Amino acid sequence: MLQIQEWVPVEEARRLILREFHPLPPESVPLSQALGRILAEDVQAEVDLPPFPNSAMDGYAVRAEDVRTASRERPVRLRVRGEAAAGRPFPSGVEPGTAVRIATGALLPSGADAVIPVEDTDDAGGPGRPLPPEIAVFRPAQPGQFIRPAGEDVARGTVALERGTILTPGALALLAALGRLEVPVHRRPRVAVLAIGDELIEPGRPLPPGCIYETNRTALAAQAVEAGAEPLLLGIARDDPEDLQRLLDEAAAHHPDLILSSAGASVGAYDWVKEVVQRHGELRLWKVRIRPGKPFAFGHYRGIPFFGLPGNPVSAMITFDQFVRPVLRRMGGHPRWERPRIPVRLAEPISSDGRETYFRARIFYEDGQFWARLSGLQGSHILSAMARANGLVILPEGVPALPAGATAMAEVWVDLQDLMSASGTP
Ligand SMILES: Nc1nc2c(c(=O)[nH]1)N[C@H]1C(S)=C(S)[C@@H](COP(=O)(O)OP(=O)(O)OC[C@H]3O[C@@H](n4cnc5c(N)ncnc54)[C@H](O)[C@@H]3O)O[C@H]1N2
Ligand code: MOO
Ligand SMILES: [Mg+2]
Repeated sequence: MLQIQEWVPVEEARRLILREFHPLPPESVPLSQALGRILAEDVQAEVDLPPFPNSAMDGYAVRAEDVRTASRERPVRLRVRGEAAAGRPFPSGVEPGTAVRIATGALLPSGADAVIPVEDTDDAGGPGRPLPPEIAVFRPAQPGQFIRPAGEDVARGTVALERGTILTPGALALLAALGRLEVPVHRRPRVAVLAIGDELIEPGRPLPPGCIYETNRTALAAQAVEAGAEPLLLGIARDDPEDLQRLLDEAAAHHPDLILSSAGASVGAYDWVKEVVQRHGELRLWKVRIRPGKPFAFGHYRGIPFFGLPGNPVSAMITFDQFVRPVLRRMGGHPRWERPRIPVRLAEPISSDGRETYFRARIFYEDGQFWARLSGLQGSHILSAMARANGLVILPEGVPALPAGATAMAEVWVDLQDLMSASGTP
């Protein structure tokens, strides 16, 4: 059995945890359910896109050679042999001295090598017009003009989308254009979320004295969804080792990819997590040099990766964000699992107790730079500051304080572009 590592720096904890996780195997999902999922395999085009040469304009398919001398003053007249509509190809070719009326997207008839837009002819355009016996062309055409060649978008046999691509609406449209119904994506991790505590009451019920509403499952399940995972909500265990084991066993019976608990992780008389997990598993890490979130634990329970998050609601969310979110994103096949950090100027001073500290902050853009102001009190029970925050400012271990005006690194949870366009103090 490996020894528990205690009082580990944040970066080292993250590294020790992340190395245990890899992208989950592919599963095939319908395109309608694939938005935001990560492509697990290269997708090869089995057809050309466009599948056939077609017109980019409503007009006439011609031989460029025939209209070489066309001008407004001396139009070239062509006999109209028929029509190519979208989905209804013209059955034969374009002979010298003739044209075929063509719609945008219609297959280019053989013999034609250019399309003249209707505006460059004496055809007035518009729906329901009978086919004219002949047209006058007012402009010459370059060979290839207004023709969309087969395979111009994606050539058959080439890789249309690479493994690791995030399936955006555009990527899904491309897959549909290739005729795909389904797409191989990394399976989404399933995360069992349980709570622990005699004081915890389900929201919606009356609150007995000394009790509070249970919030961590709501927060952690939402964070799991944001990280691309599927949460599996379990119950609330009492502050009792047998009841905690019962709920952990119930979680394990669902065969999730991870089990997450919150609370009972510290050194109190009712903090059973460490002991109970070790009955049927092991802990690799316990206590990280992070604030908030110090009592964080990581290990395995009945062979399933287990994260014992601290009970304080902000500590649970920050340790999820820093240690669980990257794991879930990596398992989901995301190419980048950690949040990028940007430099911000501090609108007020910050200080820590020596642990790497994550301040809940409002990041804003003013005078051409990003600034950060604390979003409220920084206690690990203060949910209002968490609710108002749009990011975290990080004070690394070994930097006890920074004055107002200093630069610190921050993780921003919203689009930077949005912040820049809403320039000003929040
Ligand atoms: N003597 C020491 N005491 C504490 C230490 C320490 O090092 N020495 N660490 C403190 C730190 S830091 C944290 S963080 C907390 C972590 O405590 P636990 O993980 O043991 O959690 P609990 O004691 O069970 O609960 C703490 C707090 O959080 C509330 N809570 C718990 N679960 C939920 C939930 N699902 N929804 C809402 N609120 C929840 C609980 O009511 C407590 O107020 O320990 C410090 N103590
Ligand atoms: O480090 Mo504990 O997470 O609240 O205050
Ligand atoms: Mg405790």
